[in-house]
This record gives sequence, structure tokens and C-alpha cells, in this order.
Amino acid sequence: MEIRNLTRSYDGRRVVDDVSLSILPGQVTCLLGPSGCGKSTTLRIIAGVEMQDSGEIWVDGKLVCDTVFRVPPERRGIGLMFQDFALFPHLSVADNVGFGLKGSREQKRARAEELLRKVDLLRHIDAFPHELSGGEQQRVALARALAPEPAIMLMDEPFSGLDNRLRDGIRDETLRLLKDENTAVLLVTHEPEEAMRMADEIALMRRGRIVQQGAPYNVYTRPADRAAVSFFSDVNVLKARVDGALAETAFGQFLAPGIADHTEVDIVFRPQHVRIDFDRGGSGPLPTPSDGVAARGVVERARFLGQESLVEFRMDFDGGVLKATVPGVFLPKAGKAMWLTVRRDRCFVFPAQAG
Ligand SMILES: Nc1ncnc2c1ncn2[C@@H]1O[C@H](COP(=O)(O)OP(=O)(O)OP(=O)(O)O)[C@@H](O)[C@H]1O
Repeated sequence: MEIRNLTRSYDGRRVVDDVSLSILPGQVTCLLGPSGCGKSTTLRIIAGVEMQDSGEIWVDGKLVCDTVFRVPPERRGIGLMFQDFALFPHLSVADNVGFGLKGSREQKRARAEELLRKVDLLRHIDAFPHELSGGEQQRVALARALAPEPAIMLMDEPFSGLDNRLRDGIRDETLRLLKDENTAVLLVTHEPEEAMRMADEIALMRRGRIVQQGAPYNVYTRPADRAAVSFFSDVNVLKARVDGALAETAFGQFLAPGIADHTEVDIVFRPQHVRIDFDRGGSGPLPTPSDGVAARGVVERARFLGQESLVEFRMDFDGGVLKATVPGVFLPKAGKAMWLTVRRDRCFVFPAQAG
């Protein structure tokens, strides 16, 4: 499926702004972004329940809709799965799954059996929805959406109604089934973890626009801007000014290629890329090319978060706070002086943003 330059405004405000995307068979593309950025509107336009102001949607080289021509939703070969998926309460599991299918009763039953076996619910084929747990109902909804063999599946926050314990298992199972059926998937979510877990491709959306697109690893390690870094994790930000393609900081110099002299920059890095060293008689580790210069800070607070510990330092050089995470348990006492260094290859330098 190819989406070209979709635009949609409400009351003069563009909520979908020139969105283009390709979605391939057997791949999960995640539309990831904060609440209100236009993800659901994009999905509703693709589903055909909402009209765009401009732009086109193509499937398999055929035009599905532009501003004049429009294939109706039910003839687009698109399956839908939304957060508030509703099974028909008065129909059995088998009839729910077979609902959108053509053919004889036996054929519908056979397809329902095939899919229910795949989601491991064959034993519940004659049960009614209220007899199933939330997670089981979700799997029935997935089987129902996949039953007509849609070439494309649109999923809008499909797992957000489930409790955490169930969610990981159902996500993985859903992924396996979608791959098995070679479906092209567009999944909308506001949770970076979900996108990282599910996606072959992430399209990061902000204020109606796609600001970055790529494999999860690339989007995470080569973010387009400061907001893209902080969307995925906590960040630390150092302020500096460029001089001769270098930005001078208490952690030493950072390369700022392509940024004009005198530009204010943000040097952004994640807490897991801060290294902590103990104070040795008032000094820290010697400078290295990979870690730069050490800067002194005093522990303000340390908390154990389960897999890792988060330590906040009040830094000597500007009185600001920097965060560091350390795997396992590391809970130094407040007031203890330590030295921080930052992995150079994990820092991003961007022209400064306000705030
Ligand atoms: N029918 C409508 N009329 C007017 N404004 C709308 C309509 N539908 C959506 N909007 C507005 O468009 C913006 C984008 O909404 P949309 O639901 O696409 O965002 P989203 O990224 O999916 O957010 P969420 O994750 O919270 O659902 C919001 O500000 C919303 O208030």
C-alpha cells in the first residue's frame, strides 16, 4: 500500500499534513507519536471512513482513493482492529470469526477452526464472548479481522485495553500470526516500547507530519531531532555554542559538523550512556577520545527501578541535574561526589530548542 501526500484539516487546523508512507506485505509499520498528532485520523482515511482533503492511496498499483474517486471501505481488502474491538455478544466464537466471510456455513466454520487453532482457542469455538477472558476476546477479534484474508491490516492501539501481564504474550502471538498470513500491517501506537517490539519500520509522527521513518534501530540510534530522542527515553541536555564546528562543554569538546559558528546547540544523550566513576582524592578518570573529559557531580537521589538504578547528580559546572542509569543495584548515598563521562558516539548535537 502506498499513501501519497495525505492532508486533512479540521476547522482550519491541519491534523494530517502531507503524510506519505509505503506499507509492505509481511511487514509491520508502526505509526508512532504522542496523543493528538493525527495517527488515528490517518488510519481512518486509509480505512475509508474519513475523507482526505488531498492525497492518494494506492494498493497493489491500483488507485483506491483520491479526492474524486473512492473505493468504499468494505471493498478495500483492509482488516481493522481497534482498541475497543467489540465481539458480537449474541454470536458464538465461531460465528464471530466467520461473520465477514462469504461461502457456506461449513466453509465459514472451517476457516474459523483454522484461525482459532492458530490463536490457540479452538477449544472455545462454541463459547460466547462473555465466557472468555479479555486476552482471549482479543485473540478472537484478531482471528475475526484476519478471517477474510485482508491484504492490509490497520490496528489502532489494539493492545491498550489489556493489562500488562497479558500484553507481551498477546503482542508476540499477534505478530507471529500476522507474519504467518503475510499481511501488511499499519499499527498505530503512542508507546515507543510497543513500536520497538512490533515494528519492522517506525514512522515517527508529530503535529500531523512524519518527522522520521526507518527501522527501529535506526530511529532509536539516529534520531532526527531532540524531540525524537526524548520520545523514546529520558534524556540529558547540555547547552553549548558552536565555534569552528566544535561545541565546548564541561565534558570536553563535541563535534558539530555542518552547524554554523555561534549557533546555540543542545547536546543530547540518554542516561544509560553516562559513565560513573568514583572520586579519587578530588579528581576523576583521565580524558579519553571515546569518553571525553570527566565532570564532577554530587549524588542528589538514587532509586532502584527493577532492572536498573537511576541516579541523579547535581553537577558542579552549572548546578543542573544529570541522570545516569546503571544496570542492577547501584544506590550511592546523597551528597557523595562522583565523576561522570559521556559516551561520545552516543551523543547527538542539534541546533537548540527553546526550553
Ligand atoms: N472529527 C473531528 N473533528 C474535529 N477535530 C478532530 C476530529 N477528529 C480528530 N480531530 C482532532 O485532530 C487531532 C488529531 O486527532 P487523532 O485522533 O488523529 O490523533 P491521534 O494521534 O490518533 O491521538 P490519540 O492517540 O489521542 O488518538 C486532534 O487534535 C483531534 O482533536
